Amino acid sequence: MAVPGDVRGRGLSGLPNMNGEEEEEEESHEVLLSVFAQHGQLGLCFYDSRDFTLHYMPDTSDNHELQLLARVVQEVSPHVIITSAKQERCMVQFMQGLGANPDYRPEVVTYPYVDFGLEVSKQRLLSAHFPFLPPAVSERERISYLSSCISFSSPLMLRSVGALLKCLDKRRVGVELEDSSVGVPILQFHTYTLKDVVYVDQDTYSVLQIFKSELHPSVYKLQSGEKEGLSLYGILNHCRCKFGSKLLRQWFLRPTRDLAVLNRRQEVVRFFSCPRNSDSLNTLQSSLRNIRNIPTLLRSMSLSHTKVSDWQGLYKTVYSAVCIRDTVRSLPQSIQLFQEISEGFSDDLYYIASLISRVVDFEGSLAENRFTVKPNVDPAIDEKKRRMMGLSDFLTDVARRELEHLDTRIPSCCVIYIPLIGFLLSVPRLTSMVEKEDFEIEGLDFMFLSEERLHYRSQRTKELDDLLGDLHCDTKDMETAVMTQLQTTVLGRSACLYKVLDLSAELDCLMALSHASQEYGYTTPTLANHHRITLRQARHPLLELCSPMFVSNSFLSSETRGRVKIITGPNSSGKSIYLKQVGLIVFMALIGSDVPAKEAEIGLVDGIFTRMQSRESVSVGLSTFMIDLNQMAHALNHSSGHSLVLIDEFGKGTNTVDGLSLLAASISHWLKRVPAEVPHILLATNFHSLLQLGLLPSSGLLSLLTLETAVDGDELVFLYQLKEGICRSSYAANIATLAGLPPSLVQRGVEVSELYRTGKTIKRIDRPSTEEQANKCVCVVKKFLSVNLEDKSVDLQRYMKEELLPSGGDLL
Ligand SMILES: Nc1ncnc2c1ncn2[C@@H]1O[C@H](COP(=O)(O)OP(=O)(O)OP(=O)(O)O)[C@@H](O)[C@H]1O
Repeated sequence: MAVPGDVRGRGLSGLPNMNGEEEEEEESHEVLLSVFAQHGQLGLCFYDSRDFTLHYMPDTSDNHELQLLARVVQEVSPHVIITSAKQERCMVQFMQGLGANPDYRPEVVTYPYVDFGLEVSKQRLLSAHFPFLPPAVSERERISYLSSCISFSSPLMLRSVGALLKCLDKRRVGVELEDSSVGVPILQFHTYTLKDVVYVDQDTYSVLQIFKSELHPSVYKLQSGEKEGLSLYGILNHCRCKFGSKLLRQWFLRPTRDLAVLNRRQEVVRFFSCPRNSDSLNTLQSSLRNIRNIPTLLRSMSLSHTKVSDWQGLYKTVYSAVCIRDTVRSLPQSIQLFQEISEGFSDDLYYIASLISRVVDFEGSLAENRFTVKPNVDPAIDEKKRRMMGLSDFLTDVARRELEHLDTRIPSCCVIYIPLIGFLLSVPRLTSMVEKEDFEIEGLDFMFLSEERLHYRSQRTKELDDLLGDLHCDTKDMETAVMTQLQTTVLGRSACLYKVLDLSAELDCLMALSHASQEYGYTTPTLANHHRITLRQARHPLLELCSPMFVSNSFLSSETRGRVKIITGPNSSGKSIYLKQVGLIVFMALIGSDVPAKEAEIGLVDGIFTRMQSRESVSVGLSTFMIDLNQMAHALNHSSGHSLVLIDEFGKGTNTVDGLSLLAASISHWLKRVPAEVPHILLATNFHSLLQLGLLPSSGLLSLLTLETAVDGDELVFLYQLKEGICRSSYAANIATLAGLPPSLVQRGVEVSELYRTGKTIKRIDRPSTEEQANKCVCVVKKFLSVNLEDKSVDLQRYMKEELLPSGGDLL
C-alpha cells in the first residue's frame, strides 16, 4: 500500500530547488478537474495531488456562459481539465475561450462519452484506492462508507468522478515511480463550495421547501412538465421576465456570505420596498416585461436567421431598455445598481433603437413575411419599388398593344410578372384549343397552361425582361443586404445588449424581492461577520400565509445566550416549524432578501446543515436509518462555528436506547469543541429522557427550550409559544384523542404507559389472568368431584358435554 508520505517525497522535477524543499513540493503538485455539463446543470470534481483529496461539488445549475465553471477554474486553477468528447455547445465555447487566454493554458483532456457513464463511474469509484479502508471490506460496506463521504444524489458530479478516476489511473498521478499494482491514493473527500457561497444541500432545499416542483395539473401542460408548488422560491418570485426568474433561481442555489454583494442587493430592495417609490417600481416592471431573450435574438442574428418577429422583439427590448435607463437616471445614483444601469445602458441602445425604427418597415415586413425596408433608406431600393408600383399601369398598356397583333378570336390578354421567370403574355384558352399543338401561336413561344390560361413569351415580353430585369428579386436581394448590414451593426454593439440582460435581470430580481417584502411585511436584516443570530418575533414565511393565526417566536443564538438549543415539546406543538423558520430566515438573508421578523441581526453563516427529513434512496440502496446517519455525519464533520445545524427527531429510526445514545453522543461531541467552533444548533426531540436522565454534559452553550401548551379539561391546546424549560409530558394520549383514536384504546394506552413508568406488572387484557384461570380450574375440579359415578341415573356423556366442559370455558 502506498504511504502518502512516500508519494509526496517524489517531486516531478527531481532536482533540489534553490528555494528549498517546500517550493519544490509546491511546484510538483497537480490539480486535475473533471467537469460534465448537461441541460443547464453542472457537475464537477477535482483531485489535488498535494493532499490526495478528491473535492466534489454537488450538481448545480449554471448559465449559458458557464460563469460558475469559470469561477471554479479561476479559484482552483487546475493544471488539467477533463471533459467529455460529446458535450454541449456552451462547453465547447468555454474550452475555446480558455485557449485564448495567454496567461493560463491548462491541458484539456477529452474522454469518450462512455467514460462519463453513471454506472461506469460508480464502479470506478467503488474500486478506487482508498488507503484508509481495510482491504477486506465487502462491496456493500464500501458503498455504505462512501455514501457518507460523497453525495450519490448528484449524477453529473458522479459522472465527472468516473472520468477523473480514469485519468488519475492512466497518468498514475503522484505514484509515477511506484509499482503498477499501487493505485492513486484518495485520502479524503471534501465538499467544494465556491468562496463565499454558503453550503446548502439538496435535502435542506427540500425539507425547508425552498423549491418544490409539482407536476402541472393541466393536461395541456403535461409536455412542459413541472410548476412550482408552495415554496419559498414560489412566493418570492415576482419577476417580470424569464431571465429574471432564472437569475433568482441561481441566487437561491448559491446563497452567499459576501457582504458586499448582499449590501448591494439590500440597498435596492430597501429602496423599492418604500411605498413612496412604488411608481418607479411599476414603471420599471412594465418596461421589464418587454425585454426579450437577448442571447437567442443575437444567436439568430449571428446565423442570419433573423425573423420579422426577432426584429420586433429586438426593437421592443432596446426601446424598453432606453426607457429603463431614463427612469433609473431619475433615481438616487448613490445606489450602485442604479448608477451601473445609468452608465451601462449606453447610447448604443438609443442608436440601435433609432436605426431599427428608421430602417425596418414592420408593417410591410409582416404583410410580406420577410424583411422589408422603409422608404428613404436606400435610393436604389426606392427606385425599384417605384417602378414595381407603376408596373401594373405600364403592363396594361403593353397588353393592349400586344392584343392588336393577336388572332382576332382571342378576346383579351394581359401581361403578368412572375419572379424568376419574368414577364409573360397571358391569354384565355379558346374552346378550339384542345391538343397541345393547338396552343401554338405564331410569333409567340408557348410556356405553360395554368387555370385555363395560356402563357407565352413574346418579343415584347423579352424586351421587358431586359429592360426591367428581375425587379422583384433584385429588390428582395437589396433589402436582404440592408438587413445583413443592420445585423452586423447590431452584433457589433452586442456588448451593451448583454449588459442590458445582466443588469435588468438583477433589477428584476431585486424588485421581485421588494414586492414580496412589501406584500408580506418583511424587515431588512442587519448582516455582519460575527457569530450571533438574533431574530425577534420571527415567522415561518410559508406557514404564515396558510395559517389564520401564526404565533411568532424569537431566536437568540450567541455564546452568552446559548448556541445549542434543545427543544422538547409534545407532538404537533410546533417544534419542526420553529426549526424550519429559523433555517428559512437565515437562508433568505443570504440571498439578499428581507425576512419575516420584527427585527433581525444575522451573523453570516457558511452552511446550513439539516437532519430533518428521512429521504429514501434508491440510487445507492441504503436504509433510511443509514441515510439519517449520513446526514448527521455530514453535519458533524463539516459544520464550523459559522454554520447553522437543524436536527429534528434524530435517532428515532432505530431502537430507542441506541437512538438516544447516538443523539446524546453527537451533541456532546459538538459541546466538546471550543465555544467559537460550536455551530448554531437547533435540535428538536421527543426523547425526553435525553434531559430527564441528564445524558448531556453541562455547558453554558446549552439552552433548553419548549413550546407552550395548556390542558383544558381533557383537551390539549397548543399555544406555539416558545419558552425556556423542558417538556415534562408528551401528552401523547391527548394528541391521540385529538387525532380521533377510539377512547377505549387511548385509555388502555394511558394505563399501560403508567404501569411501565411506575415499574408495575402490565396485565394482559386479551386473555384471562392466571388467578382467574386457577379459579376456573378449581371450579371444574370441584364440579367433577361432586358427581356420583355410582349413580346409574347420571348420563355421563351429557354431563361432560353440557355442564363440565362449558364451565371450563377456553381452558379445556
Ligand atoms: N407558530 C405557529 N403558529 C401557528 N401554528 C403553528 C405554529 N407552529 C406550528 N403550528 C401548527 O402546528 C402544526 C404542527 O407543527 P410541527 O410539525 O412543527 O409540530 P412538531 O412539534 O414538530 O410535531 P412532531 O413532533 O409530531 O413532529 C403545524 O402544521 C402548524 O399547523
